[in-house]
Amino acid sequence: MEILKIDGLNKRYGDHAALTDVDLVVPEGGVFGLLGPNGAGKTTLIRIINQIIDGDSGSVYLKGEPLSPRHIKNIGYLPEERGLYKRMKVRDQLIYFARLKGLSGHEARTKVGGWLKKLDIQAWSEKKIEDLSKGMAQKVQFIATVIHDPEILILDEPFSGFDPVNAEIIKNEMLTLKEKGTTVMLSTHRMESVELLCDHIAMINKSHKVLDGPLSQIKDQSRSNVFKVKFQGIDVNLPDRCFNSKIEYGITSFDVKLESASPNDLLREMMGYGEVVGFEERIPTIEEIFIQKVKENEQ
Ligand SMILES: Nc1ncnc2c1ncn2[C@@H]1O[C@H](COP(=O)(O)OP(=O)(O)OP(=O)(O)O)[C@@H](O)[C@H]1O
Repeated sequence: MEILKIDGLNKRYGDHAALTDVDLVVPEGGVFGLLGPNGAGKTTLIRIINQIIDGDSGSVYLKGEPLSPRHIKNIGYLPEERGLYKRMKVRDQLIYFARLKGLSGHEARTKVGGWLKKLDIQAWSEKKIEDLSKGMAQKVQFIATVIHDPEILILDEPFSGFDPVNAEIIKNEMLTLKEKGTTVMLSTHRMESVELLCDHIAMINKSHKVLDGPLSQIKDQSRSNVFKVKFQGIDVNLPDRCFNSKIEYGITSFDVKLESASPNDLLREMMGYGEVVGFEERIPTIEEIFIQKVKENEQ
């Protein structure tokens, strides 16, 4: 079942197309990565889903229903540009946001207390936002995003501004919410996070969707039968069809295409050239797939 469905979405800013005929299906549960270079149209799409701006044409459905203001409580949105009231105290502010999302006073106080404890910022609850460090304020904003238990959580660059320890805390909270059934839509330029966290990805480039599918399927389709081979020593006579050769720490490594041989045949052939200390298929990283897609669109 899908939680979000987008049909033929278009948005222009004057002469500039920010989204062109974008279709997208976000499956329920799991982490959905929304990727694309700067200016591709990701934030525009996220803002339309959050009903901050309208599309020019096309439709958005949440759990099969045309998107409407009553769906705002189903969504939690952490924008890239964070927005908190600087003069307001942490706890008061979180209770205020929780009430805005429809929680009763009692529910709001209980949930806010629980989250402050969970993210270890209880000691800061009576401080004003302007007195917090950037990372601390980010944690408060994260709590404000999830306080109403949204069914879909949209996170725009959620790890920026966090040190590695706090980024890990936020990542783990995100994964816990996913385990509980929350659908997470993650927009980020950090490809290693995409690789680690996403079950499904879509990529937008110059307002068009250029890639969409389960991460494992996309990676599988991008396999090019290239193997990375490593030899002990630095004076290995490589066959001509080897490329990307490198020498590091007394090890020679290079890539070679499988062509019609089987991996075993290739390995046997390579053993004829010297002492093989590494042999593995080179599966493109999401970063490589991303760069390739952007280049294809430039041609
Ligand atoms: N309010 C606006 N008025 C005019 N142009 C806009 C407006 N908002 C966005 N744009 C333009 O629309 C395009 C898409 O912008 P958008 O912010 O959606 O990209 P993005 O993929 O989120 O980029 P980034 O990764 O840099 O955040 C860009 O060329 C941007 O300059």
